[in-house]
Amino acid sequence: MTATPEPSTTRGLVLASASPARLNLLRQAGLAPHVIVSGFDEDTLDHDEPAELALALAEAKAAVVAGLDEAAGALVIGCDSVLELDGEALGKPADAEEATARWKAMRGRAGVLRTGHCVIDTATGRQVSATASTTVRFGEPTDAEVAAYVASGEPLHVAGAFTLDGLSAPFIDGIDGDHGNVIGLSMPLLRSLLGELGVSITDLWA
Ligand SMILES: Nc1nc2c(ncn2[C@H]2C[C@H](O)[C@@H](COP(=O)(O)OP(=O)(O)OP(=O)(O)O)O2)c(=O)[nH]1
Repeated sequence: MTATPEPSTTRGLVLASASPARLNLLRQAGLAPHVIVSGFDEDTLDHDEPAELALALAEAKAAVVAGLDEAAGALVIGCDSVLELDGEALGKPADAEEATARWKAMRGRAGVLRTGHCVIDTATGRQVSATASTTVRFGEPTDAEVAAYVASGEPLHVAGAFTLDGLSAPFIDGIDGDHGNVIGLSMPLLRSLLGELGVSITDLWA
């Protein structure tokens, strides 16, 4: 007699982000989220404190997707990353000129990468959110190296105009804190937020 299979306990998981970096971080950790891009206009929110801005944007992105029928019953994750330098929240640079100016301002200094995280359990309506922070110590690329990096186009697509795991890796001297948080999503923070919702991250392994 064959045993009746246990009903799957795997909850639906939705990543409310267009970020390939975030999707990769989740997949590398054994999760297989559906991606539903929020399309939220980030210019509609403003907060003096970078950490608060990142949190508010993460909550707004998660809320847009959690309201969609296709996310019904799922756990929805929203994130937003900004680099805090001199008290300013720096997202993606507008153009090559801004990316160049950013690097000339941040090289040889330290900034804080703030990533807001929000998880909404659409089955219960419960929402948890928090911001994780990682100090990033920038190296001192030469003007020629900055020009070559900007010409690659990469800095235009990432918050803070740099990547820890991409072309600008040689220009990052070190970090203090979670590395995934710099890339776009802190897995230890996600585990903690899911725990607040009564969900073990291991139950979400694909
Ligand atoms: N691979 C990589 N990507 C990074 C790094 N730092 C920032 N990023 C990327 C991750 C996100 O795609 C982007 C941060 O911008 P946002 O938080 O606004 O997310 P994005 O606009 O990409 O998508 P979303 O608004 O969530 O749909 O920058 C890094 O060190 N490595």
